[in-house]
Amino acid sequence: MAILEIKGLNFQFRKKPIFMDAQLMLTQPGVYGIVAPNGTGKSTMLNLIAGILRPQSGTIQIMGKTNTPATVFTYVSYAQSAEHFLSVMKGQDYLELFQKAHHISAERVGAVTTRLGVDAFRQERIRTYSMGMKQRLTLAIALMVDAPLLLLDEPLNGLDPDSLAVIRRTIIQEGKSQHTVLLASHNLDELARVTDQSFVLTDQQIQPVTFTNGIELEKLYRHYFSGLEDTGETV
Ligand SMILES: Nc1ncnc2c1ncn2[C@@H]1O[C@H](COP(=O)(O)OP(=O)(O)OP(=O)(O)O)[C@@H](O)[C@H]1O
Repeated sequence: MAILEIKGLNFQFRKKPIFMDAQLMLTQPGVYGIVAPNGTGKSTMLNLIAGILRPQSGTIQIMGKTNTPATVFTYVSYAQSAEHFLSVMKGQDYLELFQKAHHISAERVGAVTTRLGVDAFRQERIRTYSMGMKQRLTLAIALMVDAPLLLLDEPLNGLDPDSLAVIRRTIIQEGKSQHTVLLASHNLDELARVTDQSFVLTDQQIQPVTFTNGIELEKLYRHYFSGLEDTGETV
C-alpha cells in the first residue's frame, strides 16, 4: 500500500493551470523534497494533499484512503508556514489545542518541546517570537501529532545555525523512524542534506530527480528552471 498516491491530478486557479495530469507515488518512509521557483505550486500541492484545496479532477490517497478530512486527521500532520499563528496566542495555547484534539499524552508533548527547545518560550505570546522560534513551535506541533505523513512548508526559513541544526536533525530522525516527510523548500543545500529523494514541479508535473549533493541539486534546478547554461561555476 502506498503512503501517498496522487493520480491524474488536475488543478487550476481560475485560468492558471498548476497541475495537469500530475502523478506521485511514495511507498517507502523517508524524507522527500519538493523544489520549484516561487509561485509554481509547492504550497498548493501540500494544500491539495491535506484536502484544504480540492482538485478539479484526479485522486489523492493517503495510506490507501481518499484524503477526506477524517483520513487527513488520522494520517497527516501539516506544518503550514509559521505565518499562520495568531500573534495574541501563546505557544502553549497551540500546544494544548493540538494535544486535546489528538489525545496526546503530556509526556509526549514535553518530549517534543524539549527536543526542539520550545520550553524556554512556550508561555510567551507569539508576537514576541522570532522566525526561528515560530519554526520550532510549528515543527513541535507537527511532530507531537505523530502522524505517518508529515507535510512541512518551508520549515528551514529564517533559522540561525543552531536552530537549523536542531530542525535538520529532527527531520532526518523522523525519516529514519518510519515516518514520511514531504518538505517544500528553496534551500537546496539543506534539501540535499536531509532528503532521500526530491521532486521538481515543472510543466505542471511532479518529476523525481536524483542528486547526491547540493551542487548537483543546484545544477538540476538551473536545468529545469533558469534556462541558464551550466558554466561549472559554483559560488
Ligand atoms: N488563492 C489563490 N487564488 C489564486 N491564485 C493563487 C491562490 N493561491 C496561490 N495562487 C497562485 O498559484 C500559484 C502557486 O502558488 P503556491 O503558493 O502554491 O506557490 P509556491 O511554489 O508555494 O510559491 P512560494 O515558493 O512563493 O511559496 C502562484 O502563481 C499563486 O499566485
